[in-house]
Amino acid sequence: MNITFEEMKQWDSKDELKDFRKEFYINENSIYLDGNSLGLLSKRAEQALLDMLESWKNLGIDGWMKGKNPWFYFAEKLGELSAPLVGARKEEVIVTGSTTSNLHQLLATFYEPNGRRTKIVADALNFPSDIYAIQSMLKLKGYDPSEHLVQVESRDGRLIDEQDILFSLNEEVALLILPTVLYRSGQLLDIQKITQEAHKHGILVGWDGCHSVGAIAHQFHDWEVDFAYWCNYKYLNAGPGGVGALFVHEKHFGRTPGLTGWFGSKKEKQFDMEHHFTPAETSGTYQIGTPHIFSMAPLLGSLGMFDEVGMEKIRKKSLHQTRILMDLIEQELSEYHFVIANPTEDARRGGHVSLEHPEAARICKSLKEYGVVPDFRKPSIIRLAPVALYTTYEEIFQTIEILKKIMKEKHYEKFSNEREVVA
Ligand SMILES: Cc1ncc(COP(=O)(O)O)c(C=O)c1O
Ligand SMILES: Nc1c(O)cccc1C(=O)C[C@H](N)C(=O)O
Repeated sequence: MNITFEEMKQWDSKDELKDFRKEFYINENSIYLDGNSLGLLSKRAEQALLDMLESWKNLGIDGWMKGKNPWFYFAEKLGELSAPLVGARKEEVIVTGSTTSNLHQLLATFYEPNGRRTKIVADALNFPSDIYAIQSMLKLKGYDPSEHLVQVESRDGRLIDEQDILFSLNEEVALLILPTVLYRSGQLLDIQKITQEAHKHGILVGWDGCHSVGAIAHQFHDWEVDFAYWCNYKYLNAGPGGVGALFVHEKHFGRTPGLTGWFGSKKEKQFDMEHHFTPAETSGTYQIGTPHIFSMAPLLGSLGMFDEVGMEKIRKKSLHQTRILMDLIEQELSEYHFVIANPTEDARRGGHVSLEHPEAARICKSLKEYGVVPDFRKPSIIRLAPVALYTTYEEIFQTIEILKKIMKEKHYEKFSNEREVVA
């Protein structure tokens, strides 16, 4: 089996999503494989932002209740449009906050230490911001994180063994917080199974969906996930600092949020300005202050595309593209000591390929000089993310050709093997 450029061209011509690429601002002199960190701008997202500026221009304060998308209901509207991506009821999702601030909110709400049940289990490979949030919540509640945060270790520094997660669950654990897809190795955890097992021990489960929402379909409602939170600026292309989202299962509706603010009020009550908080009866209650309308607007345009395509086709193409990328790595780069760090089975990998190499930091710099945009994660990972809505098969082939040239000519040696400030 030898993968050829001709074959790539054929895949591109047969690609049922190919027209979506035309909707994005693509630099044709560059190959963008960093959509798992910051997705590209689409014309629809741009237009949605311009429309919001128009509302402000023409309506002033009346923009809250008038115009194409009244600001007062915008977070709920975006929540409803996001719900199919994660398999949620429309009231279960709200677009608000950031990944980290939403985790703070959800911990403040769902971490209820009681008797011996005081611990939070997380994994040792999660994104640092999640761990900082857990540590700070434990401290706020008077618990020492070194005792009450249990981090499931990795056996190989890349992956987390699901059995090890399950072994860590017992009657001392109040909450389990995990990423759906690990940000470095791209490992996809079995969300349904882990959630079910945790529930058997009376543990609530929260999922960080940053590296899966928009790349992989979920069924958070049916899987009885207690809560989840994610950003919209990666696979969902809502722009730098784009507002994030959270899911709370409807079985938990009626709880008072740990952190309250007037935008979490029942809509009809909010402007009564009472000093008694009347919570919204949906996930909308987890909002705190005034929504960041201009940082939410691009998501509206972007979600239109996801609605047209559906997650199934996106995941299918993503799996196919990452499979071809892995096959090409094996075919073309076998002599250069790369290790594919992500699990290779479809059911266990996310949307990016994770390539390990001792010279990773400078290989990334070299790729960028040749117009390929990957990213680097310490200590030695190159992440390559083909994005179903805009990456072509030709680009995948060209990336590997460029990488081969860099390795053959040792082009990377002209750079230092250290990360950039923003890697
Ligand atoms: C898995 C994961 N969790 C948390 C974060 C932090 O997100 P934010 O900076 O939007 O709070 C990120 C990305 O930055 C991430 O990838
Ligand atoms: N959130 C980011 C940022 O503000 C600047 C640069 C990158 C990011 C990222 O999203 C990094 C990303 N979460 C990661 O998986 O590493």
